[in-house]
Amino acid sequence: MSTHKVAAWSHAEEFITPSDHVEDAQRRAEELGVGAVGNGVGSFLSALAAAIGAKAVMEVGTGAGVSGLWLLGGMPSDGILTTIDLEVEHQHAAREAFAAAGVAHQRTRVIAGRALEVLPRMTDGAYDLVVVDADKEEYPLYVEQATRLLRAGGTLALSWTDQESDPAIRDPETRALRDVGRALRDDARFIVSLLPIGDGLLLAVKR
Ligand SMILES: C[S@@+](CC[C@H](N)C(=O)[O-])C[C@H]1O[C@@H](n2cnc3c(N)ncnc32)[C@H](O)[C@@H]1O
Repeated sequence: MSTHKVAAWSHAEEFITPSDHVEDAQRRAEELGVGAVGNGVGSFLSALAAAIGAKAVMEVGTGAGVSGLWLLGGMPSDGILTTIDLEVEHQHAAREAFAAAGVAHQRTRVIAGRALEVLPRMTDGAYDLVVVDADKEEYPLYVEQATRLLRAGGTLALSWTDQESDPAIRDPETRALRDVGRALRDDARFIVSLLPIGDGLLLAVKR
C-alpha cells in the first residue's frame, strides 16, 4: 500500500474535530474500558444519518454513548435513537452523555438487555438505520433481525474489524464477521460496501 493511502486514512480519522460532548464521552468510555467509535466512523455515521434523514435509528451496543452522540447530531430534531446495551454502567454513562449534550429526553430510548432478547420485540420495517457495534459472534443473528427491522431503502451499518482482511486470522469473532460480510455481499436484497474508515464499517442498504 502506498504511504499516501496510509496517510489519507490517518487524515480522515483526524479531519473532523469531535464536539466537547463527544470527547467527554470518549474519555468516559476509556475509564470504563469499553470501546467507542473513532472520529472517522463517528462523523460518517452523523453524515449518513443526515443524508438519509434518519428519524428512527436502532443501535445495538450503546457503550458510553459516543456513537449515539454522533448519530443524534446528524438526525433531524424529532428523530429518535433506540439503543440497546446489556451493561447497566455503560447505559448510565450514555444517558449522562446524552443529557450533558442537551439531547431532549424523549429523543432516546436506552434499553437494557441482551440484544437478541430485545430486538425480536421491535417493530418490523420501522427503522431507517440500524447500527451494530456489540458482540461480533452474534452479528449473523443481529443481521437477521436488522433485515426485518429496516424499512425498504433503510441502511445497516456494521462496525467491522481490520483483522477481517487477513485470512490467517481465524478466531470466532473474525470468522463471524467474514461470514456475515460474504452473506450480505451475495444477498440480492442488499447493496453493500465495505468502507475503510476506522477499523472498517460495512454498509448494506436494503432494496
Ligand atoms: C464497542 S462497545 C459499543 C460502543 C458504542 N457503539 C460507541 O461507539 O460508543 C460494545 C457494547 O456492546 C455491549 N454488548 C456486548 N454484547 C451485547 C449483547 N449481547 N447485547 C447488548 N449489548 C451488548 C457492551 O456492553 C458494550 O457496551
